[in-house]
Amino acid sequence: MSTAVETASSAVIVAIDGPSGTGKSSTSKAVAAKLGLSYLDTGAQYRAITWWMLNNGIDVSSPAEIATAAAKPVIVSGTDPSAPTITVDGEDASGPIRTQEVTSKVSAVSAVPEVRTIITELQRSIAAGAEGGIVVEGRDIGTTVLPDADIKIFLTASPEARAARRSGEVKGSDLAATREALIRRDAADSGRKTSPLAKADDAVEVDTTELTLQQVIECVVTLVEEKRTAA
Ligand SMILES: Nc1ncnc2c1ncn2[C@@H]1O[C@H](COP(=O)(O)OP(=O)(O)O)[C@@H](O)[C@H]1O
Ligand SMILES: Nc1ccn([C@H]2C[C@H](O)[C@@H](COP(=O)(O)OP(=O)(O)O)O2)c(=O)n1
Repeated sequence: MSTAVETASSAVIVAIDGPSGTGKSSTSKAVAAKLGLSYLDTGAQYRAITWWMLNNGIDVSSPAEIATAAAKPVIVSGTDPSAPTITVDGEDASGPIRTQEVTSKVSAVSAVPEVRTIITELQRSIAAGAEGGIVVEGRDIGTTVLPDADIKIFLTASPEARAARRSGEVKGSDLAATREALIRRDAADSGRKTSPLAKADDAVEVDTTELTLQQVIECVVTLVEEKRTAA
């Protein structure tokens, strides 16, 4: 499988990775909007395939069943950072992919190599088609999907900060339970054999624990602009 993604020479490719709640989605959307780039949420694609499996009677505790079904759903991602979209077989999946049921199953589905091969190819073709450049966020973008990205950022934050951010989004959620679920998902995503959650050797690590979202956005915009000026 070729990993090289050819885009127009002026097109910048930004890879933003990190665990849940570090600010990948909010930062990536804002940076893309500010710099006029496209935006791709790869976690939404893994959530979408998981949602399809759950809706279609696939036993998600069986890697073999998941592998056999992996090529069936048609997943389409819209890459406008001000209105990102995701459909599965033509149906809007943006709401249902955020349910607790999908969140609790997505690590198991995304660990299956056949799923990763299909979704990785889709991600590379979207990046290659983004003529003005793109910000791609996920877990393995800098290491596996786009190893030649112009800029790689790895966002981190303490589990406490991440759990507080996540539970702030859901009214009445239990902070301790959210923290435990995050830590479990981190372990599954970092521990899988095929392209685990990991910082690329050449990624810039940004610890967002003590930073506001605005500060993180400014930091990433500066890094991208410095890179563009140097190129
Ligand atoms: N630096 C930050 N400080 C405070 N809250 C933040 C920060 N970054 C993101 N958030 C908030 O935390 C939540 C999770 O952020 P999100 O961008 O979805 O993270 P990720 O994509 O890494 O899971 C969102 O509600 C977001 O507004
Ligand atoms: N590039 C990626 C992106 C996400 N995944 C998997 C692992 C993650 O736990 C799930 C969901 O990712 P998502 O970014 O939506 O998760 P959060 O919203 O940050 O909680 O998908 C992956 O394996 N590889």
